[in-house]
Amino acid sequence: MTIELRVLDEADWETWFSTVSWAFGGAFGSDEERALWRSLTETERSIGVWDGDRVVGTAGTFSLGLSVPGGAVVPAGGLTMVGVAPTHRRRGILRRMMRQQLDDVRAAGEPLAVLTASEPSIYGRFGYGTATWELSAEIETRDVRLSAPPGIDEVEIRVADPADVLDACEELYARQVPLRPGMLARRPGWERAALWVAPDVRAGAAPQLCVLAERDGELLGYARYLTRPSWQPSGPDGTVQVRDLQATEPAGYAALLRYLLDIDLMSTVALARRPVDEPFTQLLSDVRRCDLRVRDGLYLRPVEVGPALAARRYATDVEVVLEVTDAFCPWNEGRWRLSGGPEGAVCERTADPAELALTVNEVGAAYLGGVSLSALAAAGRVRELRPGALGAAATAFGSPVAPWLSHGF
Ligand SMILES: CC(=O)SCCNC(=O)CCNC(=O)[C@H](O)C(C)(C)COP(=O)(O)OP(=O)(O)OC[C@H]1O[C@@H](n2cnc3c(N)ncnc32)[C@H](O)[C@@H]1OP(=O)(O)O
Repeated sequence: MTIELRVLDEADWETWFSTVSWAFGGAFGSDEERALWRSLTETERSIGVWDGDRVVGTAGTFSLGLSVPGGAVVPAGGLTMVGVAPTHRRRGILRRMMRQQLDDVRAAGEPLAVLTASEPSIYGRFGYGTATWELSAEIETRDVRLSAPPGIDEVEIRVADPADVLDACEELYARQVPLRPGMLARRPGWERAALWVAPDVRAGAAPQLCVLAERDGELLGYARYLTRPSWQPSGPDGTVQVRDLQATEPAGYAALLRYLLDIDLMSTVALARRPVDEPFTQLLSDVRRCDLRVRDGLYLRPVEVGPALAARRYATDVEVVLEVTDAFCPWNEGRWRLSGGPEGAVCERTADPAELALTVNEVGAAYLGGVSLSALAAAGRVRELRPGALGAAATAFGSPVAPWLSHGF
């Protein structure tokens, strides 16, 4: 039996995707979903692992642009559709695909690799760190009050078919990308993924709608949502499921939230995958009625440590020598001098004594400014070798807004 790893041929896509679906327990079954993923797959960046005429391993890479602190959009290889056939697990197929994929990302000149994980325990061994965290909430609407910020009553609310207002929403989304690290610049075609609602989410719900917040014809924000009615002996108990929410200013945000909280016959507003600094936590009278939960979001791996650290900006001036360990991509190993600040950064190899020691996983976790180097040090994952180096670097790496991956891939 020969296991062979090959670049995906367009003609093999259906067979290849059947293995993706199988590996994910039969998900992605509908024709509509297959068509969506087919249109987005970059076949020349996708890997199929073959055992004879069967595809037993799959991995794709998307050519993404990731917003980083300071507002630059940095090329990033987005790992996706990773699967190994249940018949072929735990024989090193994933490891082989990860080797190939990270070499490909490096050859493409992308300093970063990113992914969202089906299970958090898989990707640390390949150098990924958890770079963003996300909030979910189930707001019990009858038990909370909204503090309306000034200007909310000048905002007009309009509800539309999401497809009819897509261009305006995409334009607003694009303006948000440089303002928040972790957001993805949407490439052509990805707006279809933004509108996509999986069949299991659609079941029992009304069609997705888009609510727009406008003032004098200017779009201030939008939310896409579904309503899921439910009738209980005690009365109506429906849920509003918010799929996306973007706003450029507080009055627009609060007007959207007020609309969503006030929909008749609904008692819960459910939000998932939101930034951890989402404004509703500051606007509602009782956060304990919101069932807040935090979980891991985007995993990030610096593929080229020097260019990656030079691509972002820093909250304060920083001058630090990092000693980086990287078993899976050894070209990153060694000492790097980072000289950075709010205007830009340089990161080059140095023979100077190290001031902080960490693995590439910690560089990835801290990269977007959402995980503090101090918190990593408290967990024993960063070592301070020069007193004072940790506090200064932790402040410089921080981001004033929480990094957030706004949609999956
Ligand atoms: C970015 C994404 O697409 S995330 C989606 C990932 N895919 C899935 O979850 C689909 C279901 N699962 C699978 O298809 C497979 O089990 C995979 C892809 C997770 C693993 O594939 P395998 O070929 O079995 O992994 P492989 O044998 O190369 O193992 C590599 C290492 O990862 C570890 N590992 C593999 N799967 C898991 C897991 N689910 N949880 C924790 N560790 C794991 C192995 O123990 C091994 O560890 P080692 O480095 O200490 O030896």
